[in-house]
Amino acid sequence: MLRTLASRRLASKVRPASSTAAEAAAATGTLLQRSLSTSRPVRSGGSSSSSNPPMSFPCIDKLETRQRDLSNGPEPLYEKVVTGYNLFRHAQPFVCDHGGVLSQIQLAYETWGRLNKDRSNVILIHTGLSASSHAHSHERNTRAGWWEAFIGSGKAIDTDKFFVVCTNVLGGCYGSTGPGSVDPLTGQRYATTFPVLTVNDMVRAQFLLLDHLGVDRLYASVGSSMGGMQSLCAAALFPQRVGRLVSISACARSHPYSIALRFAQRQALMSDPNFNRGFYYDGVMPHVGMKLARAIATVTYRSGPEWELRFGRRRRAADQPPMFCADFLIETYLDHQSEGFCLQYDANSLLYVSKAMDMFDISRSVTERLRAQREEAERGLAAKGSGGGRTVCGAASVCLSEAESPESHVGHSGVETGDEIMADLIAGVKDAMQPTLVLGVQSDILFPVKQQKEIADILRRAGNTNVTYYELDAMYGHDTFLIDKVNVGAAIKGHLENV
Ligand SMILES: CC(=O)SCCNC(=O)CCNC(=O)[C@H](O)C(C)(C)COP(=O)(O)OP(=O)(O)OC[C@H]1O[C@@H](n2cnc3c(N)ncnc32)[C@H](O)[C@@H]1OP(=O)(O)O
Ligand SMILES: N[C@@H](CCO)C(=O)O
Repeated sequence: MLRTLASRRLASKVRPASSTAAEAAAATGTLLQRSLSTSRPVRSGGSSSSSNPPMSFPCIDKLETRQRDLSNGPEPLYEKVVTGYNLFRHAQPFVCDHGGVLSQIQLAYETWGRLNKDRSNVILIHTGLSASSHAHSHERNTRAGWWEAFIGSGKAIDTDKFFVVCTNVLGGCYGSTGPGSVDPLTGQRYATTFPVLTVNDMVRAQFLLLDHLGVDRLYASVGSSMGGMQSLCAAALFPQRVGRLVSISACARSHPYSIALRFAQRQALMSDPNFNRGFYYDGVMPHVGMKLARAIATVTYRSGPEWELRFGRRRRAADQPPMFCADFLIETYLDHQSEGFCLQYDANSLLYVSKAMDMFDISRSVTERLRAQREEAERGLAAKGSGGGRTVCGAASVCLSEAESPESHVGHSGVETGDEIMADLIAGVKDAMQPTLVLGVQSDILFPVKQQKEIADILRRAGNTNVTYYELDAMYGHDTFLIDKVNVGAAIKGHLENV
């Protein structure tokens, strides 16, 4: 009888909460052993006349036996990962920067602490790529949130003082409108008919929520990774509505290196035959592609020095012959992290959100170009005379000719000098005069400290005299903001309470 993939995943997670790396590896090893004991005969490449016995491939055996009984319906398990959030519904068309239209949107959000009388104590937390609105536990969802240690009474983001709001981003898969949502016009999930999104779009959606909550001005906008991009964007787009800015391990524009790393992830994901150009919701999800994508991503989220200390060159089973499947502890770790992720997040959200990160550039010319595209699409929508239109202007090239596009020169080597790029970036943040904390981590290869310095630099050169730049010598790489509550937490608390 076929077992569901979900139940297999649950089984694989049964291990003590305090398991060490070695224990975890041993558990993974047990899985592999189990696979080995049921492994199939060699299908090709080996015969009785071979010089040597064939290699064993327990990881391939595992993939080959991974089938799913769909009799209980489609399998987007990610929809059940997060519960207990509030929903904000915006029943008007939402026109995206690249011209696509969502006829209505909803945002999942959660709150902690108390809103004060004049609504001046609101902190908006922006998430990284894959997080939900569940930053901290509460009565309706008692599971620890992704920033559990950072939020609470007396913590870095002190709920005795502040009313804290966190949303799942537009394009996400944990309650907010995203590619897995049903398009009201068709009654089908959007899949890849979902419009291309920008970080600006995500932020504009969040400010609609703030309008709904009656919050005119944030005490602070706080974000890490993509959330840092959003935070910077909020301060630049809505300068009068943001009191303080915290940007952690983010950037003012995505670097080619991080774009390359995300491109590799998307390629791995889209190569999965189950991906089916994004129309997989009624069938088997592209688990294998997602798993590979997350393995690549995990390499970019942590650091070599950390792994040297944690895992060194230790192997799962030192007395066994080498194999191509997970063998070293670092490999079983990557396998574990990516296995855990592949059913907990929607593949299409990964594509849309990571693309929005790639496209992020706070330069004035880019922001103006996006605004022009959006306004063009809004005019098209108004001309249609109804809120039901879907894609007025699906791609930038359709809306504006190359010659009209202020961004068209960016990235064409030799056309723009470094000084011009800087001037454009500085112009992009010219209104962001809020007291600002920019925090970077020296071991971060995805958003290196050079990019953190760039954020601080453009803000200062734009005239912001209250920019604190803080560089952490932590070993956890990009994900330090999720782990190092002592140092990251202290920097945030200091900025929120002492400036
Ligand atoms: C806010 C945002 O932007 S994203 C939201 C948060 N992100 C996530 O939850 C994504 C997945 N999780 C992670 O990336 C990490 O767990 C973090 C960053 C949240 C925390 O990092 P750490 O505390 O260092 O945990 P670590 O990376 O060691 O992961 C622990 C897991 O790896 C397992 N593990 C550790 N070493 C090994 C190994 N050698 N082999 C196999 N498994 C291993 C542990 O058993 C544990 O498993 P479990 O989570 O199933 O209990
Ligand atoms: N590891 C985090 C940060 C990525 O930018 C995530 O998965 O969202």
